[in-house]
Amino acid sequence: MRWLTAGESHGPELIAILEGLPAGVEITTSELEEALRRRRLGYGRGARMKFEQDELTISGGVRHGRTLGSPVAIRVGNTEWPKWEQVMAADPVDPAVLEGLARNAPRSRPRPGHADLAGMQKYGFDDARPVLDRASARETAARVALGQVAKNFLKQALGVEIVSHVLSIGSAATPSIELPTPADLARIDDDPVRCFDPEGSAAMVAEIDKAHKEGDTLGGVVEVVVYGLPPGLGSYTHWDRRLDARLAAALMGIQAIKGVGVGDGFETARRPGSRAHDEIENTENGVRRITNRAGGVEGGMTNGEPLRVSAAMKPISTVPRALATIDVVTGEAAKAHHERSDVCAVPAAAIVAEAMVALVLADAAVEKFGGDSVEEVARNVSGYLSSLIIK
Ligand SMILES: Cc1cc2nc3c(=O)[nH]c(=O)nc-3n(C[C@H](O)[C@H](O)[C@H](O)COP(=O)(O)O)c2cc1C
Ligand SMILES: C=C(O[C@@H]1CC(C(=O)O)=C[C@@H](OP(=O)(O)O)[C@H]1O)C(=O)O
Repeated sequence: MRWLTAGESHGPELIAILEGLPAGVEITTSELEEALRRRRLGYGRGARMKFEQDELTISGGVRHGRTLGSPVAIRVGNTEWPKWEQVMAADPVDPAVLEGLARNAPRSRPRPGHADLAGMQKYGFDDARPVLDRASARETAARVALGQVAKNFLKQALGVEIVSHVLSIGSAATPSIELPTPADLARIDDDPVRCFDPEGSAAMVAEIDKAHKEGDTLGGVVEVVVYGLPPGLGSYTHWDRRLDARLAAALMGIQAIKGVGVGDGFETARRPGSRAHDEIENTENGVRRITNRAGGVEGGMTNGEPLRVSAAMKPISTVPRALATIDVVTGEAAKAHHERSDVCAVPAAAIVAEAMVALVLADAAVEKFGGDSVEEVARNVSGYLSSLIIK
């Protein structure tokens, strides 16, 4: 499977294409709209999330609510485009028209922590606008739309379900060690910070309020949990076939994600082997691990236990109490650009992480089971499971 997105944050639309998905995956515009709505939620997001709307169109690869096996193309239009058209238009606009438009002012004071400065150096711009407009996480709307298609495929062909939640924001963490299940998803979706635990949620909201008051921003850690995966997705045979490597790359590919953990992640490195691994037992329902510290992946392959991956997001780099930088035009010391921005986008990052995990798993499932239709993949999955030597 392959997937691509195009489009700028303040452009007319984002375009997303997913190629290699079997035919017969049921998908509706309203499911995609709901996925995009979930991505816009979360306490601490900026004003833009309230007034801007995603306008969704499926423009290829789906007929009568089912995928055709051809590339799925999705357009996510931006209702704010008319306000940006003169600044962003593909054709040169009369400079006299642009003059006086505040949003046209060159961004010459790069924000530490954003793509601005390195992007200007790399592509030869003296204005950060063209850099920030593509580096922006607005692009993740396109990934979330594709991720929903991948999720539907995983559910319909393999019975797989995906849950995400927030483990911490700033220094506030959930005290819960329970793993959320698909039955908890509606409650997590309703929580302002996607926290499974009410006490943890209140602490995270308070932390965001404090940062907001102090003109500061926050990051945090999210976790994605996947139920129903068969053993054997991914492989130990080569580095780039390892599922954990593929998941890590996909999660690190989300804007502002700076670390990825599989299972108990870095905590595992601090334990002795006797308390780091998951002992194996036979039950009447087949072989299983007594614990799941590995997060459902051993040797770069799923092992049949729930998959658990976490991702650490750095604080938003557009800090209201603006950080020191330079003006690249004058070379003088300056304060970094700041207008509106999110104080914290960790809950939204969890939704994006769900989408990235879904895309990687759908790819690994198509690779393992083959098949050109959902029915064929499902038959192959069932043949594989019933022929397992060790069940
Ligand atoms: C959902 C989401 C929303 C974000 N919102 C903002 C924002 O409002 N302001 C900001 O400066 N960065 C925001 N970021 C982070 C930047 O996109 C990111 O820091 C930037 O692209 C630089 O990439 P890097 O952080 O991976 O180095 C957001 C990231 C995500 C995932
Ligand atoms: C638009 C979205 O997120 C944007 C991501 C983002 C960034 O720098 O990543 C910066 C902000 O945009 P602006 O700088 O225009 O206020 C966020 O609102 C979105 O998620 O749909």
